[in-house]
Amino acid sequence: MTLHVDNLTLARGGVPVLTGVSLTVEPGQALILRGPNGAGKTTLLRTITGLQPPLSGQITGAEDQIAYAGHADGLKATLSVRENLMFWAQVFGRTDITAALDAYALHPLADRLAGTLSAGQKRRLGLARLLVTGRPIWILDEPTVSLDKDAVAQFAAAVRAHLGQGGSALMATHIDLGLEADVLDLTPFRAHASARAGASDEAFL
Ligand SMILES: Nc1ncnc2c1ncn2[C@@H]1O[C@H](COP(=O)(O)OP(=O)(O)OP(=O)(O)O)[C@@H](O)[C@H]1O
Repeated sequence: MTLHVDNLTLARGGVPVLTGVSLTVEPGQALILRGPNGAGKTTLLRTITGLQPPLSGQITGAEDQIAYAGHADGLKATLSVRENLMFWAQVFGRTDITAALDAYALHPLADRLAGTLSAGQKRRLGLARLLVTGRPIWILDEPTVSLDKDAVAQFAAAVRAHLGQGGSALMATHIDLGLEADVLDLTPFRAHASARAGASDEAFL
């Protein structure tokens, strides 16, 4: 499934952040969003994922296709690593979590409560969730935060394998993952500075 974003204008707190963003992500393709802090990368990813509506523009190819890993890991602290993965697999009508445990070397942690994991271990589990969804389009917001060198390599390998199976990935990241990926700099699409001042959006604080 190809993801198309056409002429999107986005707001945060009711104030335009990006205008006129268009992009396409084909099966097998990774696209990396770049831009300085506050440019609107998270807002764009949230909008494509369906967590907030755009002000205008079209998104096609996203419905029931997306697995999203945002800033929060989305874990249940009182469930074990294995139970967390089983939970998410069941949400997506699946049962096999072996590949997810393998990809992020989670077998030794499988019976630990998620709430007792370190920040990097939680992030590994949060990313492993993507593998149990069976969804083809991964939307990833700063996926490597808290990861050590080995875990970054695990993540890059998981993305590479996903692309090799016809999946795709759209991600915001400031680091070089060594992936063959296209890059979209959002700087030219930033809304005019005067339009961005003074907003707040309590629903998302
Ligand atoms: N809850 C909110 N209410 C109002 N404005 C917000 C809210 N969250 C973010 N913003 C503003 O929206 C703009 C875009 O923020 P966004 O988080 O999308 O940027 P980003 O490119 O992901 O930044 P970073 O690289 O720091 O993660 C920024 O000006 C930010 O201050």
